[in-house]
Formats: sequence, C-alpha cells, structure tokens
Amino acid sequence: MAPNPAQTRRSSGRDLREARRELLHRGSVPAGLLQPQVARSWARSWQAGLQPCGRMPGAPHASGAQLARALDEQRELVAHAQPVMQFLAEQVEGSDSIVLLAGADGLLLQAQGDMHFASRAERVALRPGAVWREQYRGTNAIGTALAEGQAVVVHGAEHYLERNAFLTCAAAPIFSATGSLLGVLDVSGDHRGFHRHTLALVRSAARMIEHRLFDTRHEPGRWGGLRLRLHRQAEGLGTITEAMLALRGDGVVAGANAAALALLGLQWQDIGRLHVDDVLADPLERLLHWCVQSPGLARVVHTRRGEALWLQVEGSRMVQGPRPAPSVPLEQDALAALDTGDAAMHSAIARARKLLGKPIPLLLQGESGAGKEVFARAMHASGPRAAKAFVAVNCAALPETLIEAELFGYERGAFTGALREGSPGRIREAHGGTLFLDEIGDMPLALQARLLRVLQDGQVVPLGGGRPVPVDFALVCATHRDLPGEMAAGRFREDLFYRLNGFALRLPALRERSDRAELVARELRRLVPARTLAVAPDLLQALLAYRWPGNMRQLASTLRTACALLDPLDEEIGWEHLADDLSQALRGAPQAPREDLRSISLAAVDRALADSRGNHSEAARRLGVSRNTLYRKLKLKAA
Ligand SMILES: Nc1ncnc2c1ncn2[C@@H]1O[C@H](COP(=O)(O)OP(=O)(O)OP(=O)(O)O)[C@@H](O)[C@H]1O
Repeated sequence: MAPNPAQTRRSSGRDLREARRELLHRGSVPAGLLQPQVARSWARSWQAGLQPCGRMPGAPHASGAQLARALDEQRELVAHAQPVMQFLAEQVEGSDSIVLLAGADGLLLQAQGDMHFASRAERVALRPGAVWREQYRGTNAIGTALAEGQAVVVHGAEHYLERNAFLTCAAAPIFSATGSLLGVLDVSGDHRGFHRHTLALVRSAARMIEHRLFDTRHEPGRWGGLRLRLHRQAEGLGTITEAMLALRGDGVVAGANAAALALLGLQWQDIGRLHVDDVLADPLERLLHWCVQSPGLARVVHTRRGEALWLQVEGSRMVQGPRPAPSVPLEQDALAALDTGDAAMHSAIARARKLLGKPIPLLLQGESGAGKEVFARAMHASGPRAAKAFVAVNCAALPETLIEAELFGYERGAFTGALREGSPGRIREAHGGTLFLDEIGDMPLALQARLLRVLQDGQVVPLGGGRPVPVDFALVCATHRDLPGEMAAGRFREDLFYRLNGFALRLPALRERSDRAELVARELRRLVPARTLAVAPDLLQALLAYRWPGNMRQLASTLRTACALLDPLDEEIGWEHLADDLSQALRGAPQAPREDLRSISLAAVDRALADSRGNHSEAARRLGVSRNTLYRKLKLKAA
C-alpha cells in the first residue's frame, strides 16, 4: 500500500521556521521542508493573498438562521455523523480536543467534546457557523482535507496562520456513494496533545459515516435496485471494512464506497457508467436470481480479474418483479427524464420510445456534446433490454487495428500483445443488450465491411479464426458527420448506411432548444442538491443567449465549475464564478435566434403531428385548433 502522506514524518520546528522565512522573503514555498500536502496548501494560502502573521483576514461566519438552514439542508449527513462523533469524542476524552463536522463548503456544522478546550477553540472561531476553507484561514486540517480530497494532519506551526499554531488537527473527508464530497470530520486539540493514532481514528470514523449513509440510502424498499456487500473473507461482510455497491435495475453501478473502489480497482468516474457485468464474472441475472431466492445469503463470486470474493446481495421487490412492458412508459423512466420541455426533444423521445424493443437500428445525429450517448443510454435503460449490458464503443478514439480486436474479439494468441485467453469483443459483450457505436462516420472502410457482415449474418467471427458466435443486440449508432456526404466521397459504405439507418433521429443543438432555462435549473439541482441556487439575472440571460458550441457537455462543465467556485454562503451564481474566456465569450455572445412566436407555434405543430403519427385531424385536436388552422400553419411552415 502506498504510504499515506499524512502519516509520513512531520517537519521539525526549525524546518517550519525556515520555510516560513523563505515564504515571506521569496513568496514561494521551499521544497523539502514541508510535507507535500502542507507545502501545496501553503502555496494555495499564499496565492489566496493571506498573510501568515498579523491580523486575521475577514472570513465569513453564518448567522444563526443561515446555520440552521445549512443544518436542515444537510440533515442526513448530520444525523448519521452525530453518533459517530459522540463515539469519537469518547475516544479522545481527556486529551483537550473537540470533534467537528464541516460541510463540503467548509462551514462548521457541529462540535462535540471537551468544553474546556472548546472555549479556547472559540477564540480562533473553531465553532459552528465559522467557515474553515483554506482561502479564509490558510492551511488547516478541515480546509486542506477539502481542497485535497484526502485525510490530513495539520500540526502546530504547519498551520499557515500563526494564530492557529496552538492547534493540532486531523481531518478526513466524507464522500457520497457517487464520489461527491459531502463534508469533513475533524478532531482538533491542543498541539501538545498530538497523538499519531488520531488520524487513523478520524479516518475510520469518516468511513463509518459513509457506511451508514450508503446503507440507509440503498435500503431495499427505499432504493429501487440491488445492494451488494463484498469482502475477501466471509467474516468481513457486515463490518465497516466491507465493500458496497449499489446497482440500478439495469445493472449499472450507481454507487460505491471507498472500499469497493479499492477492492474492485474502480474509480469514481466509473460510477454511473460501468455495468456490473464489467466488474463481476457472475452476470446480473444470477445476482437477481440470488436476490429473490435467498437474499442476504453469503456466496462466492468472481471478479472480472479472477479474484474470488464473498458476496451478499439484497434488493427491493421492484427489482425482483417482472419488468414493466416497454409499451407502458413509466412516469419517470430515463427517457422521460430527458424531456425537459423542448418540442424537438419531446418529439425525438416520443419517436424513440416507439422503437424500444423493435429490431430497428437507430441512427442518432447531432452536434458533438448534444447528448447522443446520454440519449442512447436512456433508451437502453427504458427498454426491455435494460437488464443486459449497454456497450459503448467510440469508433474515432481507437486506431484501426485496435477497434477491430475491441469490436470483434479475438482467439487466443491472435496477435502480439493479445490477452492469452483471447477476448470476446465488445459486440459479444452487448449480446442481449445494446451496442452503441459512437462516431460511426469515423469507422475505417475495412471494418465497415466486417460490421456489415455481423449485422447481416447475426453472428460474429473473432479475429484469428474460430467459430462464428450468434449475437443479438439492439444497435444505436451516432455521428456528427454528414453520412450521405461521406458516402458521396467514398468514405462510407452505402450498404452499411442503409443497414444502420433503420430510423434516423436528430437531436437538437443546445442553442436550438427552448428548454435551456430548465436545463440550467435541473443541472444546478443535480450538482448541488442541498442548496437552492439562483443565477444572477443578467448572467442567466447571457447563458440562454449564448451559442454553446460544445452543447450540453459545455453547459454541464460550465455549471460544474461555477458551483465549485461558489463560496459557502453564496446563494447566487454570478459572473465571478465563470472562467474569464467564457465570460468574455458570453458578454460578446452573438445572440442565438430568438424564440419567436412563429417558431414556437411551428414547433408545437411538429410535436402534435409526431404524437399523432401524422394524422392531421388528431393533431388539430391535440392542438385545440381546427383542421383548417392546422393546414394554414403547415403552409406557413413550407413557405
Ligand atoms: N440531458 C442532459 N442533462 C444534463 N447533462 C447532459 C444531458 N445530456 C448530455 N449531458 C452532458 O453532456 C455530456 C456529453 O453528452 P454525450 O456524451 O451524450 O454527448 P454526445 O452527443 O454523444 O457527444 P459526442 O458526439 O462528442 O460523443 C455528458 O457527459 C453530460 O455531462
């Protein structure tokens, strides 16, 4: 295991004095005198314009009402943290220390422990309501753990502000099941009482909170999917060292704890993307079967890497029951969730829904970042193949030789560098599920011929020979290229085009969508569920008028950055939360075509016609207008 930076040797008093002198003289942190985490934090504190000595710079402090609101918004975290904090306070009793809980914004929410020390801590505002982000208070365990996303000890004069040098603090971040930082748990005390074991204690306590949060959030009945507990030993199941995974009904890994990431070699980015079949050799159907047959029974499973693990699986009735027929749309299935009020999107979703479960290949067109993959995933999750794999292959991202092996698989020893046991290939992995071929327009001609054969024959022949294997999958392809143009230029096979293009759907570019305000609001709710954020009115206007060349991808990343830059008590996103280049682009933004009455009414006509399968009487009825009015509008449209 890699040594934890927080546990390596602490700097001596001389090192720290020397480092501080250098910082004040040269304005940079000297190498080698400080622990790496502390050195990085000193550099950030200096860059934030903080002076190590002298008067304390201004730092925000929540009013009673603001603190009460923060406690209410984060009540789940606070409720689960409380008993753990009490346990921790008992462990450090008599050591002149207090236990603190801070939110992800550095706002201290709760304190427990030694009242005598608490009154000393009050003098440096180490109490609920104060904000301990690094930018206000320099290097400190809470702020530094938040900035680094790691457990950290900040001892004595390692604190950037000299006034905090009487403290020794150990803090560990608390993560949600999807990897977002929920807060920090901290033990702060008099620096003379420093104990090497405090950090390990705080880290275990943070794991306990994560474990409790995970467990209750994914309780069968409350969570509609499966909850998996995994451990190398049967006795480890049910303890806080167990790995936990939450699976959606379609098998996508929707949540994990840190132990699961370590045990299964996953990363936070994999959550929401990986299917359990990519992780475990035992397929989803088997897990579902066990869940019904003997929930909670410990069994042995194998990971894709071949390791044997003990597993307990539990799930709600919803997962165990038969899936609803695809023709009965659920109120809020994944496709419905994409319908945020734009007419073109609504019509695309309505038409896509009719294709679910039918053997018609779909060709998704739209600009880069418009959400084609998100749309394809939503179709998969809303259709009858949801329990099987969704396999996405980006044809532009791999060199020709690799795509061939990646897609069609290979026999053992087929080429140098191949896995000894061979590989089934992505097409076979999609068997029963959905194969999503992104950037299909970039597929090399030779592979187009092979793909065509697979689609015609319904079987795949692995590289290096071997017997053909029958495959059955729903096919969704996406491209932002003009395929007819590519065909005319001889870069795309016509016969393949007609095979792929069972039905073409074009997703609108973001600038064409009339639901941009709703998309902004939804994304903010998703990013910061605990707070109600507003956007400054002039900024909102600029966001809505901007052309968004990167579409949803660019909008989502802009809002993510803005939320990261918010101060803890901010309730509004303003220009200061945007990167300079985007601010500039927004201020000089050429306006997107305004949503005028004519285009709104024509979009409504399109939508009504799509919903009524082109039946004019039905469409007129849906619109609440006469057939003559509808014909007039259609004439206007054609003009
Ligand atoms: N409806 C949506 N709501 C919120 N975010 C979305 C939505 N659709 C897409 N996004 C965001 O945009 C990003 C890009 O989406 P996606 O990969 O589906 O686009 P794409 O059209 O397939 O892009 P490319 O052509 O470049 O592969 C996603 O990672 C997601 O963050």
